Amino acid sequence: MARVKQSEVNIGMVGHVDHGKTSLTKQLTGVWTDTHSEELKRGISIRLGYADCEIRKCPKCPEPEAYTVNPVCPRCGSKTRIIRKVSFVDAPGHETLMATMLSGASLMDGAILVIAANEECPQPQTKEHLMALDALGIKNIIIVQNKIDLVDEEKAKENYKQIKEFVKGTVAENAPIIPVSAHHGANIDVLLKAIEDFIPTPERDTELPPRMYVARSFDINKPGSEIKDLKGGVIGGSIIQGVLEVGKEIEIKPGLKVIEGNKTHWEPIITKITSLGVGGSKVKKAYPGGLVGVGTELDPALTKSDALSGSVAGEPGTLPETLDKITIKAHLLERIVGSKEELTIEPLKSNEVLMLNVGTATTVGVILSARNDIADIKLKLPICADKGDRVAMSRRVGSRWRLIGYGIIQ
Ligand SMILES: Nc1nc2c(ncn2[C@@H]2O[C@H](COP(=O)(O)OP(=O)(O)OP(=O)(O)O)[C@@H](O)[C@H]2O)c(=O)[nH]1
Repeated sequence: MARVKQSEVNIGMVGHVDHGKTSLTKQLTGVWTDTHSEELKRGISIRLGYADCEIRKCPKCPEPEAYTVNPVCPRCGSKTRIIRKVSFVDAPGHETLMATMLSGASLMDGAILVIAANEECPQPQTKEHLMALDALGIKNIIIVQNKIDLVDEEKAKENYKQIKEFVKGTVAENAPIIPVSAHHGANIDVLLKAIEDFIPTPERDTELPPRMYVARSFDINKPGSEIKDLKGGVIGGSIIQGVLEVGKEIEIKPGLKVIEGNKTHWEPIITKITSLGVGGSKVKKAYPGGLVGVGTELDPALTKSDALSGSVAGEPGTLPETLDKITIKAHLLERIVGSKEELTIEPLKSNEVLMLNVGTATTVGVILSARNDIADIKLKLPICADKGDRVAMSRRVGSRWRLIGYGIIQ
């Protein structure tokens, strides 16, 4: 089996609906990430999409023109050399899909915030996504001022000023702002250079026991699925530490719900890795970064329809505990930012219901008690998480879940 170069880093594509995340991903990778029939019909992204890109450099052209995704330099025809392979995680921008955006954010090492130049800035999910990056501790951010082809110079400058004003005092205050036309492929070289300069590959400890956040799970390999030619029940996601290897056992938690009389508990699943896929090729070992598909000995009925998404997989005996109750130290935002009218965020209250995102898991919890910034929460679906992990918290406002801040598991 040939050693396939794997993506080293996951870069989120975030921003308001229709600002051009999927178009920009396509421009950088050649992959249109909206592939499910419902997504094509509605013209919006619903699930997380992954797409790989090789950042390349021409040995002859000056910077930034030297940066390209093509094996041959479009300017001088020289053979380009690969600098880094990166994966884009395309998150949905629609306000009803914040849970998916938040599960995606847990996989991101950095992010591109896409803002359309032909609309007032900020739009509701431009703000909510930036708050989510902040809440989840994602600091390496690039701002793309997209659809630059649709505005004149004056409008572009005005929009630039609005962006600058909007990011003042946020985690993106010093982020570069790059004008781009995803549609026409304009300024992509400058963006690629910015990715190299501002979103470095995080240091990974491959000696640690392997651990993966499961983002998807499948029963069959549909044509067009990201995970090809793997057998058995397949799980897909990103490795956050260590190395997965064909032939080794893995444990998946929380696992299966077991009902005995009127009591229920969750039993971890143990299985064997039968195959591994990265970037459309089969490999013997898989490393952190990019989408990794794991073929297992599991009955595909167990992995059908994303049944195991939100789980944690890794070396048996090394995973965190499965928790059905957590205590968190809460950090609340000042205002709810995802809707047109911005509401002040009231303190957490006993008996209130929150949506919680931890890693790729989404669950609902009822607050048992809240005193100052500490809250005890009973979870409807358990999670596999460690002390110190971040939990994104959303509160129901009208008919939507709105991000209100984050908590740290105590
Ligand atoms: N003129 C112009 N149109 C663009 C550009 N980028 C995207 N569009 C158009 O804007 C619309 C939305 O683009 P998408 O890429 O689907 O937007 P998105 O942000 O991925 O949308 P969601 O994933 O559903 O949130 C499409 O009609 C694109 O063709 C651009 O640079 N210029």
